[in-house]
Amino acid sequence: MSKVTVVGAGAWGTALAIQAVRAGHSVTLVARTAEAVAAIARNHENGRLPGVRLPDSVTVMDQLPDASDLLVWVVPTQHLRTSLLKLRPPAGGIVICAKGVEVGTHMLPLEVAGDVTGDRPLAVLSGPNFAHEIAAGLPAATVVASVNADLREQVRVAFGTSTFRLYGNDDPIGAQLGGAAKNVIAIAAGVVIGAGLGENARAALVTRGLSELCRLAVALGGRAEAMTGLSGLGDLMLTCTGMSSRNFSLGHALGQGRSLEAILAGRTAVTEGVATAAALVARAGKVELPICQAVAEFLSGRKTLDQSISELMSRPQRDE
Ligand SMILES: NC(=O)c1ccc[n+]([C@@H]2O[C@H](COP(=O)([O-])OP(=O)(O)OC[C@H]3O[C@@H](n4cnc5c(N)ncnc54)[C@H](O)[C@@H]3O)[C@@H](O)[C@H]2O)c1
Ligand SMILES: O=P(O)(O)OC[C@H](O)CO
Repeated sequence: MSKVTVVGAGAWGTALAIQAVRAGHSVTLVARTAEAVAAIARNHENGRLPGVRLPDSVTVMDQLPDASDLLVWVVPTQHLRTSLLKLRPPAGGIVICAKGVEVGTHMLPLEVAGDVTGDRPLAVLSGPNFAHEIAAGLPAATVVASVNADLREQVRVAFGTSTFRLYGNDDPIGAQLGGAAKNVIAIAAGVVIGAGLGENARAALVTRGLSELCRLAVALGGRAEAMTGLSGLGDLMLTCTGMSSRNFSLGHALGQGRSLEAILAGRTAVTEGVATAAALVARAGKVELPICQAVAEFLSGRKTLDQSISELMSRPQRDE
């Protein structure tokens, strides 16, 4: 049994804490505020993952415990930096679970973590994993990517059970880009379905979106194969097909004509693709990402839906 500390008591952090208990570990869940800690203690559940009882063995607190064997950071991308600066993790490996690109710096999550905490072993956990299904113990698989093989193994032991399989690889850039870009493509897929453009259009969009992911991964030092694995294609399949995805459902509402402001005002859970779209396109530089760019322009209000669709459909035709 090892001491696993999960930082970030959102839906995913709570599900991962439950999964680490299932894997036989001693688990601490770190929430952002004392009020959040008190509410979880009072209700034995986290409002961000309603209907799921948190095991009594999970210690909930608003700061890091004195000792951890593994730190797992499950804070949304745009708050990753401030949370690391606030909690100042001690030396040792960290697993980052955010899926996005930081606004302003255009850094990937592991780059943000390295920037704040210095040279240390880092890993990314990313794959097709809805928090409520993992919390319920339904079968699933994911990717742990790190250039540090010892840390990969530690993460496998921390979370692996007969219902949750972890596949390792040494391509953290590919895994992070897959996780970030699928959120943007999922918004586009939601728009397509919400606007009534049809299943053919969604299939074409997701497939061409996968091409964008492959191009981007190779250009930024990752591998195209990562994009056809769980953290690329796997997560695209999950989030581009149903309303359980916050990114897809946001796109769906946009496609039906609702405003971004109204949609965001009605939700407290993070929808990573919204901030990530423009940051990802900026990070891509000269790499062609027409779908991600169309999403960024549409979200910013610079283009209407009709303009975006017309531009995507009138691009020069070429070999696949
Ligand atoms: N929910 C899922 O099914 C799921 C699955 C895989 C990956 N992810 C990824 O995990 C990350 C977290 O998502 P989530 O679903 O748990 O989010 P959530 O919307 O459920 O909760 C967000 C959490 O972030 C915390 N937070 C907000 N601002 C903060 C700050 N400044 N400092 C510290 N914490 C802050 C909130 O208190 C809350 O606990 C995202 O990058 C998401 O893409 C989510
Ligand atoms: O609900 P979404 O769109 O944030 O997706 C959650 C996870 O990333 C799915 O793997």
